[in-house]
Amino acid sequence: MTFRELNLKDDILSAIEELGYAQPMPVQEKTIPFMLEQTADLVALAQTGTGKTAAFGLPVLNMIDAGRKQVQALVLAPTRELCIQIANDLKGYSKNMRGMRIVPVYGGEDIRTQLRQLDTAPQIIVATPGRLIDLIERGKIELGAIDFLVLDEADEMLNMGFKEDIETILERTPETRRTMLFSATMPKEIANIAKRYMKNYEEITVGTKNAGSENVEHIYYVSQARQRYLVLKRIVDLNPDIYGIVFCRTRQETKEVADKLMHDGYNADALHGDLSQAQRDNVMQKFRIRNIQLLVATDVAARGLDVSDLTHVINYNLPDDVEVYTHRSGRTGRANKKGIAVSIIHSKERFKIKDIERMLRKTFIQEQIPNGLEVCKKQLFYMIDRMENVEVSEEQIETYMPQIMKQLEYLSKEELLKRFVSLEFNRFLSYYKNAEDLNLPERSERGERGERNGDRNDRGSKSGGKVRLKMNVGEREGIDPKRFLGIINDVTGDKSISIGSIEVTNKFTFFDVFSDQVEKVVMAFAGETDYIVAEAKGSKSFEGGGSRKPEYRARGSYGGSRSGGGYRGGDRESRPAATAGAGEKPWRNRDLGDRSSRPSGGSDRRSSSSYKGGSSSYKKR
Ligand SMILES: Nc1ncnc2c1ncn2[C@@H]1O[C@H](COP(=O)(O)OP(=O)(O)OP(=O)(O)O)[C@@H](O)[C@H]1O
Repeated sequence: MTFRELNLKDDILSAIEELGYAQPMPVQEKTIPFMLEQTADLVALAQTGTGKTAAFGLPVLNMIDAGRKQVQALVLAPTRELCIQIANDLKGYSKNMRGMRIVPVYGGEDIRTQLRQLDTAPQIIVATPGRLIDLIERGKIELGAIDFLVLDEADEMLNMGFKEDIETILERTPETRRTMLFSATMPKEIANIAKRYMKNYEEITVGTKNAGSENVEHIYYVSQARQRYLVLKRIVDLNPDIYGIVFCRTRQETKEVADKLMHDGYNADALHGDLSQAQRDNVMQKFRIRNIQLLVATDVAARGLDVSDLTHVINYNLPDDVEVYTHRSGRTGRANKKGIAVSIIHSKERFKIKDIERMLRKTFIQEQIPNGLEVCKKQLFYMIDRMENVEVSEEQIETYMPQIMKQLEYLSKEELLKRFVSLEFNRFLSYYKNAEDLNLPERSERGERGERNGDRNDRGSKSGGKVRLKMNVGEREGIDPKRFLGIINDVTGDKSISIGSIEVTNKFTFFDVFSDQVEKVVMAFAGETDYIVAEAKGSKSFEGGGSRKPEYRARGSYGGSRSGGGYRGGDRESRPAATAGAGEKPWRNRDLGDRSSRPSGGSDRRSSSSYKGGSSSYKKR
């Protein structure tokens, strides 16, 4: 289907073509004809990042009369950031429509600026509820001629205590208006709003109700709660190209984590409600242009944000509500791109992962927290990668070349490389030299699960209808969850087998299988000589293979190394003091990621194996 077939006006079609929208996304395909052809209200539910803004924006723009200087459509959204984002999107879609004016009004900004913009007689207002009421009471906004009312992220507006405000606003709009409600999740409150404020409404659901984005894979790390911050740093260091949001529960925690990250030299900043509007705008602006690599945010501040190409969403803490998890993880994997949602949990939170898995209908993969060596390797190859691809400004460097050549002529190529690499890499190595293992000790982890099931004799082997199995290969054979799932696939050839949480230790891989599928798995491996699978009995030694001893034959299927992304430069760690001379060579700092002038993203971001490589295919077997 094309946008043209949806009967949109030419000046809208030309604008979306310029924006690069080749064809409508599924929610748009359904809502646009409905809005243009029917008269009922609408509740539209679609996964995060699937184009809901255009799904209401395009038909509303299509139906508004740009020649009529009255407010004809009102979009309500919970936060200022979202208001600005939606207004900008609508301005983009209507940029070829003469006379169409869209004005965002939200709290925290000097009201006079907004009053001036309102003087331009907009047809569409995008507003946060509080400021809108203020402007209505001042007689600056009149909603009596509204034809369309859109409630975006309505559940969040309710969570934020805007219920009364919304009701006041609704009372100011005519009965004849058409109301549209858009959300990624359908909590009870949304259903209640729909019942209460909508007359005859159609519910359009794209995908599975309440499901998470198809494009996001979910992984989690288990550690002690007090080591959360160290785990976060490891994750970030393992993904030198990371560009993401770190979600915290409270403003205070958001500030603390952002401060620590900044102190440790990461390109991070905080976004939360205690900041002034100017500060929030500034942070968002820097984040959007990738001057900030990690945005540490509260749920409220980051709700609905559409920032392109985020690689990761990190849950520093798991949220209490599954819906909140959906909205958080949906900041990545948008507009058909892939993304990774990472959660840092402690062992008693495994049940929450199960709840979220059930609700999202997704399998989460448990990964081992990388050790210092893995991080160093990743960073090293990231740096090598960058070195290989860096653009050399021949003209600039030419002047110095004779002198450089002369000074270094006694060094072999190998020596030279070693020295250049060490220049930045030494700091990393020294930081991670004695880095502790942040994973929970294997025994205590499995022990806790066994105890929860009241199954002390068979600790860790069964968990809620699932059986814990064990395979005789682990990290030392180059196994990671992705390779492991590959082996399961190859050997069983049966996609109906679901694999639950996977733990790869040095020698073994532990994994959960539903009890009624255990036999299938064990039997499939019975004829294998390289892999032995048996029920995990809680002992570290391999017991399931009867008289067979595990055989660790190297096989092409699991040999090889984990290729690493790379090295961001000397600013990644809890920064050891800069090495002598760093300040004298600004080109080096810039190229390898100086804190103040980090080439984060933008021009310097290249696709790196770091986040795509390790895990992109874990989710689906
Ligand atoms: N037809 C299309 N083709 C390509 N990209 C599109 C299309 N429609 C929307 N997009 C882009 O997809 C991204 C996500 O859209 P949008 O922000 O509307 O998602 P959403 O469904 O409202 O997400 P959330 O529930 O998280 O708020 C935006 O960057 C938007 O520009």
